[in-house]
Amino acid sequence: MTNLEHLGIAVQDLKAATALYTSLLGIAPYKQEHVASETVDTVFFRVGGSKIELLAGTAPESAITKYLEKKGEGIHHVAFEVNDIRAEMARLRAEGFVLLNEEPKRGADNKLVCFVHPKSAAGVLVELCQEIINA
Ligand SMILES: CC[C@H](C(=O)O)C(=O)SCCNC(=O)CCNC(=O)[C@H](O)C(C)(C)COP(=O)(O)OP(=O)(O)OC[C@H]1O[C@@H](n2cnc3c(N)ncnc32)[C@H](O)[C@@H]1OP(=O)(O)O
Ligand SMILES: [Co+2]
Repeated sequence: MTNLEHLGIAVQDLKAATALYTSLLGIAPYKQEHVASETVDTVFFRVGGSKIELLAGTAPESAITKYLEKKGEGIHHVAFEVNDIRAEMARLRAEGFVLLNEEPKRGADNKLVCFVHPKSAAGVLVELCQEIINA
């Protein structure tokens, strides 16, 4: 794991939360992106070497929609950058962590991602992110 890639925050109203975090951070977001595979809309802010990812669900089956129904708005996950996501997944499996993905999948912000079950990580949903280098 090379650095804290982003902090994922689940929000009910993405437009309102984007205005709030623009005011809070004093900077504008650098991108908004829909991730169909996760049925989420995301907004990203750069904060130093890390990012804030605001997430809103776009369907009832969205993990974010379900999370909001149960827990309300707040920190949803922490994401770490890795150089080789498949090697990290193998290492974590060997160490007994429960992964939520058989294979990495395409996430937001040009990344390959996977998730570690919160039960394996002291109650924190952990995401691994590897930059997709376009050949
Ligand atoms: C990929 C695009 C983007 C990116 O950055 O690239 C994203 O980050 S997308 C983010 C949204 N997608 C995901 O979160 C995918 C992975 N998540 C899941 O597979 C589920 O949400 C899962 C398995 C974490 C929870 O599933 P579900 O809600 O159906 O199960 P439960 O509600 O029964 O939860 C089981 C257990 O886990 C606790 N829980 C659930 N969510 C979280 C969380 N975000 N952080 C910490 N703990 C969480 C929940 O409270 C249950 O615990 P219990 O003690 O039994 O109450
Ligand atoms: Co994320």
